[in-house]
Amino acid sequence: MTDTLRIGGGHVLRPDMSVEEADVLVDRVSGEILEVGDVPGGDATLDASGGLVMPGLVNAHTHTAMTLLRGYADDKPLETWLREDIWPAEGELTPEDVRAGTDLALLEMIESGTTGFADMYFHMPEVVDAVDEAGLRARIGHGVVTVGKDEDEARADNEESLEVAREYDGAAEGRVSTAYTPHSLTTVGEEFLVEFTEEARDEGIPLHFHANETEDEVDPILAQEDQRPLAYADDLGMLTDEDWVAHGVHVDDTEIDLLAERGTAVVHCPASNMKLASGAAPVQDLLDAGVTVGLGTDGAASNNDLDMFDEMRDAAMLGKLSTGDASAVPAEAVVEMATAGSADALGFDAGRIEEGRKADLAVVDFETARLTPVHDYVSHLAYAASGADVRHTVCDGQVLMRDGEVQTLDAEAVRERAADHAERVTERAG
Ligand SMILES: CSC[C@H]1O[C@@H](n2cnc3c(O)ncnc32)[C@H](O)[C@@H]1O
Ligand SMILES: [Zn+2]
Repeated sequence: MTDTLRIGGGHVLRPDMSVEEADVLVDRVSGEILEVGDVPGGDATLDASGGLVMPGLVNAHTHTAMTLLRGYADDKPLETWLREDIWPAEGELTPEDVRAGTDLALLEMIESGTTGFADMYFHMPEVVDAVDEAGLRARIGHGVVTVGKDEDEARADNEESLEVAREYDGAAEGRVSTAYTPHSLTTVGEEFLVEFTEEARDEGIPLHFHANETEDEVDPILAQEDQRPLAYADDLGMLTDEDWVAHGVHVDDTEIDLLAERGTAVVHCPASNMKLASGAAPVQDLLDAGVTVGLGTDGAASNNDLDMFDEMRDAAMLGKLSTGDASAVPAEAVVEMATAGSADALGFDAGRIEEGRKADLAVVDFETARLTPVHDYVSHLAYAASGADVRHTVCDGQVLMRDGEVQTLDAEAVRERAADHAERVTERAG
């Protein structure tokens, strides 16, 4: 027996970036798209008139509970920001804080049409519970840092990452999947990267890590290993077509070719890269080389929001500015990066509106001043729309937001609790 949801009366964005007048019929039991076209009926309906049904946005690199640190420390470069402000504050985070910050992040995501994300953080059981209740799709990992830790602590951190990956893969009725997530090539010791990557491989667990984000991260690897960072990562077995790296700002042509050969995806985080003055990733070169490129916000403390519409616009603008080529990173490319590219990077069977795919969808209301007139829907998604234009959000066939009202979270309570936890964390951090 099927139990269907019809999202009808609007336009639909298809995988080839064409737009047609159509309805989308969803099976609420399997969570899959049944049909796209002129579809009558449906056991339940969502009104898409005056709107565009698009794949739900996928934020392929973030640290969700960093919403608690939004605006806590700004206007510093990465290394200084992490060491002076962020890591001391994170040292104070309790599981309850992480739950409150994650709930706030998930609320912001649902409100702005994001249906899936990747999270690298701590206290992951709380994150899994939050994802389960909010109804989103996520690939999660316990982030590992071994610098400054003794051998036993460092080993325990890596073991926790693998344990989390084993325990929670398939949680939340299959909406949660996992990864082994060493923070970066410079913050986790080589002996641990080798040992735990091999264990992850044996168990089919993919890898996600920050790579080539700043020159300060590239230079020590060049000096110590006489190798580019991604060649070094490849020698450690860290680049396969299941894995995805965040940033890839300072990659040279040999590294771009290596990523393409290995099938490893790169998640571009333009707002974070601009705010921390890390640099501009060679996104058009990555795309031209055939690398899968996704899009991510990074944490809310270096962005400072989780709005993937902002991220699309930033990606397109930065792609042009950094190359001096206005045709670089066009609208279609950034919309594809934020949907199919990110979904492919994370191994989600989503990101495209076609029969049989997961019904992870957003309906954008085009009947607003900033989206009038409509010469080109895709142009508006990339350059003019905002998360505030999202009318409905659907994940796995379930309605998470209807007419701007989030159904799975009590928005006011989530905001109040997060503000309260944020205040207490920053007080403790001093
Ligand atoms: C070990 S959990 C993840 C860890 O990453 C930190 N982080 C946040 N933003 C960035 C970034 O842009 N580059 C590197 N690390 C980042 C976060 O604060 C957590 O400590
Ligand atoms: Zn990050």
